[in-house]
Parts: sequence; structure tokens; C-alpha cells
Amino acid sequence: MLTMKDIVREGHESLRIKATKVNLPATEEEKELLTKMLQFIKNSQDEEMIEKYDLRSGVGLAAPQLGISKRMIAVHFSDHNERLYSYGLFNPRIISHSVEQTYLPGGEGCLSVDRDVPGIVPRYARITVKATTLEGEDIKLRLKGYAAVVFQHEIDHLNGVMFYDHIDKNDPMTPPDNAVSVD
Ligand SMILES: Cc1nc(NNC(=O)[C@H](CC2CCCC2)CN(O)CO)c(F)c(N2CCN3CCOC[C@@H]3C2)n1
Ligand code: NI
Repeated sequence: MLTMKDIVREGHESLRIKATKVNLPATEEEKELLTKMLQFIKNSQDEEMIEKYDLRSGVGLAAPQLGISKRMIAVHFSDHNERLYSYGLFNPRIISHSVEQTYLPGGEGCLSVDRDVPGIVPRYARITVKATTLEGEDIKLRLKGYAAVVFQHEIDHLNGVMFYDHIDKNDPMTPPDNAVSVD
């Protein structure tokens, strides 16, 4: 199973390069890795597992955070309407997005960043994502609010972008003009 020691931290090259597309159908090894990534996120939300393996909680994970520069992400969370998003995805891409922006009022963190970086992280308020699931199905997801934020954070990792790259250095705590905060 994956634990925190498998997660690379700031300074590792894979967090700052563009990850490589996965040739589909994925190999057994790639499917095994994506399965482990999804299981890590689920484990990181289980009190006993957190305690036993000293895990930091997460709702998403991207393969470059394991030092593997491949376009693979796993997410496991419920949005504020209690809709469960639990996916291992190959080659996720944003095919369209709103002009309007959103943000988490408390800012963002990252399992690859061992420090607090305060500040508003502007994200698109609505995005449409296409990807291929762990099971090999092509899907299209229309996401807004919290779910949109999580997916953008993960897809950023596939492009070498860290959440704090989006924080306005001159005015980190002021939300952008055309933005609505995620409730
Ligand atoms: C928002 C949040 N971020 C947590 N951590 N950071 C992460 O997930 C990073 C990715 C998130 C940072 C902002 C958007 C995406 C990991 N990233 O680095 C991957 O690239 C949480 F842990 C968390 N929750 C709320 C839901 N809760 C359900 C019960 O279990 C605990 C869990 C905690 N919410
Ligand atoms: Ni992250």
C-alpha cells in the first residue's frame, strides 16, 4: 500500500514537468498503480488508517506526486450535495470552463507541500472534464464548486503547476472580482 513516504515533496522534478499521456488501454502495471492511488486516498480518510500509518488526509492524488510523470489522478470525496466522486482517471483534460471563478475560502494545501501557504487560489467555477476511467470507460464530467476545485488542483499537477502558483503575491487574501466562494 502507498504511504506518505511514497509522496515526493517540493523540489522533486516530477512536480514541475508536464506528465506524459498514458497509452490506452493501460497496462496492468498502470491499472495497479491507479488502484493503489485511489486506495491511498480512501485510507487517508479513515481514522484508524491515519493513526496506524501516519497519513495526511487527502481528497485527491496525482501520479507525479509519486515521482511518476504520467497523466493519472485519483479522487475520492463527496461534494456539498453529498454526490460521491470516487474515480481513478487516465488522461483527464479540461475541455471547457467558465469565465467565472471560484475558490476555497480557507485556501488550499498539498500533500507534496510540507508547509502552510496562505492565500486565495482562484479556480474556474465550472469545468467540463473528459477522461478514461480505471475500468476503461470514456467519461465526461460537468463539475462546479468544490468538485471543480479538486479536479483543477489534480490536473494542475499533471502540468507541473502547484496551487500556490495561482495566489496573487501582491494581494493573496483578496478573492478575484468575478469569483464566488465555494460554500
Ligand atoms: C480540500 C481538502 N483537502 C484535503 N487535503 N488536501 C488534499 O486533498 C490535496 C488536494 C486538495 C487541496 C485543495 C483541493 C484539492 C491533496 N493534493 O496534494 C493532491 O494533489 C482534505 F483532506 C480535505 N478533507 C475534506 C473531506 N474530508 C472527508 C473525511 O476525511 C477527511 C477529508 C479531509 N479537504
Ligand atoms: Ni496537491
